[in-house]
Amino acid sequence: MQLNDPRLFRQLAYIDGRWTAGNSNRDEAVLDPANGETLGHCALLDAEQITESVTAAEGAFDAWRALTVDERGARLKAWYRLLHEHKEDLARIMTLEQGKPLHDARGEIDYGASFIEWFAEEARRAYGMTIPSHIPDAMLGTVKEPVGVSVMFTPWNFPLAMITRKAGAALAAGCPVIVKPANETPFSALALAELAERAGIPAGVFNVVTGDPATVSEILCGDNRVRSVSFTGSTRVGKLLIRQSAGSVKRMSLELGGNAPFIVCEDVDVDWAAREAVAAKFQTAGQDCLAANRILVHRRIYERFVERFTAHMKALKVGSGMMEVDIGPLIHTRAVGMARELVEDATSQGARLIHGDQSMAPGANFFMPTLLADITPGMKVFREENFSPVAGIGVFDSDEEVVELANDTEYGLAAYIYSDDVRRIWKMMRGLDYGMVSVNTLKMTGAPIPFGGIKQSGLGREGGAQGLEEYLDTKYFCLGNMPSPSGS
Ligand SMILES: NC(=O)c1ccc[n+]([C@@H]2O[C@H](COP(=O)([O-])OP(=O)(O)OC[C@H]3O[C@@H](n4cnc5c(N)ncnc54)[C@H](O)[C@@H]3O)[C@@H](O)[C@H]2O)c1
Ligand SMILES: N[C@@H](CC=O)C(=O)O
Repeated sequence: MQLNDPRLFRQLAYIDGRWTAGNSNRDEAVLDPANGETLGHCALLDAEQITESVTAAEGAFDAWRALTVDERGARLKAWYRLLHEHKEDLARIMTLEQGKPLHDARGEIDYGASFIEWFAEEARRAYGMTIPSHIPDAMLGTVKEPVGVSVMFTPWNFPLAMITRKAGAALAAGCPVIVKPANETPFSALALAELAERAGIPAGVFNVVTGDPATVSEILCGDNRVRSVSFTGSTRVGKLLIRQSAGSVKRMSLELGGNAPFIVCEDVDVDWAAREAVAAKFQTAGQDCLAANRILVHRRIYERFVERFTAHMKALKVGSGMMEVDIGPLIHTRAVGMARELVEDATSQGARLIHGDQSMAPGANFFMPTLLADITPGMKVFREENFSPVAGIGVFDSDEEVVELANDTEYGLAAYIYSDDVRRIWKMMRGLDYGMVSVNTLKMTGAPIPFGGIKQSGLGREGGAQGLEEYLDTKYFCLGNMPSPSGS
């Protein structure tokens, strides 16, 4: 891999400050999704090595938590600056392993770095409280304590920001971290470890383990010393991690699948809303938990919306993320098969295939942007998180009907409303069973906001003051026999 700083391309795991090969040199190839070529290899650690990462993190905990919040913050800010200094290399690594266009990868480095800086600051406000006492001559209150060794399983669609959103909070709170990146995209995580070391984050505090996901999760979730598990990925795997962690009752933070409705009311500028919907649908080639999964449009503007949506999506350029494109490859060929299935299922049930000629795809992992109109709740494209560049548009007649349609899913991550009517917006926003509702804008995320879902989209929040709380325990204290001139 051609980088300005070749030491950022690491192929070994990082445990206790040491670059670690798999025992017997076991490893696995990592492929460039744009062309199927091998980019490098990552170590397949065995059970003993994965357990060593917990021992290392546990060993580093006391010294890390004992630092002042400013001392931890100084190291985190050095890490943040290094991410910016090496942005071009990090973006190149990300595009090569994930496939997203280089300009999107650069955006993710900025986004990912912002969590580190933000939590370095926010940890200063991890306040406890005093409580007016109901017990004579007692002093009551709370202090915050770091939860302890924190494990993070992160996905391939955002190989860097999903790590920093979790690890920034945990490290700032005083917790040591073990990251298990997706096997498809380990190199961004390992580059982060290289930069963490340069930033002065001590050995054992930030570890990256690589290996078979099922083995790693079984060991880490089953280890009593691990006190918190955070995961971003599918609801199926999230449920598995809950089951694996139940025996030791760990803190769980889960950012799982979504099935985002994108509601377009009849009072908006149709062309603008269609442009926004195209951007909301095709970000990260549709492989995004915030992607507009079901675009629901009022009947009065429906046909015009479909026409404008088609016009805007036709302008999207598809190709290798290293070129000037809007949409890169999907992560693997299996994902292409899943996209094809969605289209077949919907058209067999009466959806109109408006656009999407797969003979134009520039490679085996590419799927051309596709539009299905007239989607209905019985279709997979309506019910499942589709994670592909297949857009589905359906029609509605009233505000009540669209809220009911939008809520008819086990998911509850993000929803979009496009309307000019403030009362209608307020009523819909309150009625939507989602953790996040974005009104007349696509841009809703960022370090200061509580990102997360309800129902089967997850548990807990990432980012914001709430994101720090995920890594803090509240300890109540009662100091008895403390006479004072005031009663409580
Ligand atoms: N919410 C998100 O950001 C997000 C990210 C990635 C994938 N997904 C979901 O995953 C679906 C398709 O992706 P996939 O085929 O890679 O899905 P998957 O469920 O097989 O895997 C998702 C991720 O979980 C990891 N994983 C798998 N088994 C694991 C285990 N036992 N322990 C720990 N981690 C494990 C994988 O390494 C991968 O990174 C999508 O439809 C989407 O719902 C969601
Ligand atoms: N797009 C999300 C990540 C989920 O896929 C984000 O903005 O954080």
